[in-house]
Amino acid sequence: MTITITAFERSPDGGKGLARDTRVRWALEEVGQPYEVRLVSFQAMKEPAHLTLHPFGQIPTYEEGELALFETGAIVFHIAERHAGLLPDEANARARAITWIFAALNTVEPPILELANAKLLESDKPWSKERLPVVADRVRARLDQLSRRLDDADWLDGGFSAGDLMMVSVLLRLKPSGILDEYPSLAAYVARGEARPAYKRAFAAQLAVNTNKEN
Ligand SMILES: N[C@@H](CCC(=O)N[C@@H](CSCc1ccc([N+](=O)[O-])cc1)C(=O)NCC(=O)O)C(=O)O
Repeated sequence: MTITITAFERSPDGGKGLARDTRVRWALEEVGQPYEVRLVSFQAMKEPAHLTLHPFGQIPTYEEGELALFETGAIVFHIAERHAGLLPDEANARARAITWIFAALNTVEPPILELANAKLLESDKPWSKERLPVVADRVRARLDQLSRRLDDADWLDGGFSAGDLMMVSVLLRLKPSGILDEYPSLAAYVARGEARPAYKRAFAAQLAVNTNKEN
């Protein structure tokens, strides 16, 4: 059955891979599943047709026959469960890889999003200068812990998994801040993810959407 995902008609970052459809594209490329993309405008995302798919009016969504999903964690897990290549076969290793999906989204991503939003939405507030370093240090605290756990390994737990795909995707959001470069082992970990042929195909596909728009 055809897989269809939704993505920004025009991504605010100009297609630099920060929009979350990139994670789903990456997962589909890793397991070799072809997919279609329905591009949606900011306005269309808030209209009934899309809200039926995504109650919060966001992208990405995932459709396959009767199934419609939202939330990149759920979509990546669904893909990883049904196609080989993103989760180990051994039960305990599989459970640990799934743990890292949740850790990426629930523990590492929140302070990173708080920093991004603080910069984007609070820079004009009188208390912004005082608050920003506090928020940035919360990110550093998590990166300290993560880099200690990763140590000199290539991936978080054995071979590359959906847990690494999600963790690298979350850390990529930090690149513009420069904080990732303070942790060379994590910067190298992210670079290993970006060097994967599947990631390159996913990145190029979402960039092409935005590049074509500018032509
Ligand atoms: N928890 C959801 C979050 C989905 C989400 O945040 N979607 C964003 C796009 S990816 C987040 C994003 C957007 C833009 C950039 N950028 O740098 O341009 C980076 C990330 C969205 O639809 N935003 C529009 C809205 O909420 O109205 C998930 O993981 O799927």
